[in-house]
Amino acid sequence: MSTVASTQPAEGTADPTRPGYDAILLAGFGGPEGPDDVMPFLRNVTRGRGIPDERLVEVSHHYQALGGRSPINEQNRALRAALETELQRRGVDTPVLWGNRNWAPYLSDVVTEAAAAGQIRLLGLATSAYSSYSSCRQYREDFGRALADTGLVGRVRIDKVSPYFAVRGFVEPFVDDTAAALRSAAEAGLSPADVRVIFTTHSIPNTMADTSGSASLGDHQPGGAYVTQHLAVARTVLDGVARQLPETEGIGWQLVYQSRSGPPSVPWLDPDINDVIEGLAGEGVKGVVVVPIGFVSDHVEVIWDLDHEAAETAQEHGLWFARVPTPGTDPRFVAALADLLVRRLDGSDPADDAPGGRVVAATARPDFCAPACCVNARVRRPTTAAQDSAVDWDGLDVRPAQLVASGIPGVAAS
Ligand SMILES: CC1=C(CCC(=O)O)c2cc3nc(cc4[nH]c(cc5[nH]c(cc1n2)c(C)c5CCC(=O)O)c(CCC(=O)O)c4C)C(CCC(=O)O)=C3C
Ligand SMILES: [Fe+2]
Repeated sequence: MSTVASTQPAEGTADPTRPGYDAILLAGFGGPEGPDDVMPFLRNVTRGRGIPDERLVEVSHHYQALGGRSPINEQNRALRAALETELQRRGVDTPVLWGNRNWAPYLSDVVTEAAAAGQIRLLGLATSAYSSYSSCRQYREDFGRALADTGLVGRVRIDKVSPYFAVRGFVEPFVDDTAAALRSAAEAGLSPADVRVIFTTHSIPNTMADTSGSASLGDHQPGGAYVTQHLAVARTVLDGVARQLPETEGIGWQLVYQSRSGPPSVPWLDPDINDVIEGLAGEGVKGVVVVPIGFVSDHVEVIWDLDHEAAETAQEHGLWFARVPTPGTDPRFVAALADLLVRRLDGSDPADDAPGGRVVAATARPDFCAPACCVNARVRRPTTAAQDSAVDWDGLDVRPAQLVASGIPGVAAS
């Protein structure tokens, strides 16, 4: 008896709904790699979003001033490699792929290549830690589009790791680096009473904030899950800092917003970081520590809007200024993401004191987003990885059997 070698997949291996994953899909924002990429990139980002042209021209100057490129792709390449290394260290050989929403390598291309290589069960991980249309559902729409545009509906499944703002490995780097910034302030002669801690995140339209998260999880108060989650992270960071530096207990702080881009007639979350810095100078505050809890890497929104603009505002008003780094590839952050991935790969839960253990008191997010989570107020687009994703495919030329075969939840029994 001899076994005949075969190139055919084993019985059933072409079924993307089998438990388990063939690859992790790190989903990034994307950014331009050279001056000629800047305008096409900005058009990709804002397509159909009602952002005025003047704003695009203004933002293009930020990118051009930085050499026409964003560091974000390099940062995501580094995160991809670090995640794969960390998984291998744990004996997990699942590969980590990387694709972007708004620039090459595009998710659609990466998913096409993956499917050709037999990777048909993908676990998505967004470079965005919070709940809102922009920071969660839009990534699920990009997964849906990657299936729809490539004809892979029914042949590939893409799930998604839930927003991870609450895990220890995301929060701890901010704690240590905020404490370090407050120590520098003290060395510069500033007492905690002279300093304000300013937590900053991306502004989004008020309506987007109010509908962030899910009504069924109790998220829909004004500001929604987006604001609630950021406030909870800010408080957790302050508690951690006060444990290291007891003299900072009760230090003045607030949550502010940056990078607003809609027309002035549309209300977005405020106050703006620059207005706040100016106001604090008027109140006699002497220094600010800016903590960008809304972001996972030091990309253009961080290095331009904070290290250039906000720093300049502080300087103009004579304020001492420090900007804390984002987690980037901090080993604690990478370990936390690996914990969350492994939890989905083998069902194990990270211990409370593990990097991926929860430290922030806020509503836990389900693995599959709750019905109508972080709705798209403008149009219905196909999504994956929500309990009711199937309704997002209504009106598209896709048979329910294909949705079932792609593991898209919420297909009504007929
Ligand atoms: C919540 C949120 C995050 C955090 C979550 C996440 O990371 O996903 C984020 C991240 C980022 N935003 C980025 C860049 C841009 N965002 C824009 C526009 C917008 N962002 C929005 C929200 C968010 N954005 C919104 C509601 C708009 C209006 C248009 C729309 O409704 O969609 C525009 C258009 C021009 C302008 O600024 O007006 C640009 C260029 C980059 C890349 C930086 C780099 O290249 O290094 C990153 C990581
Ligand atoms: Fe943005």
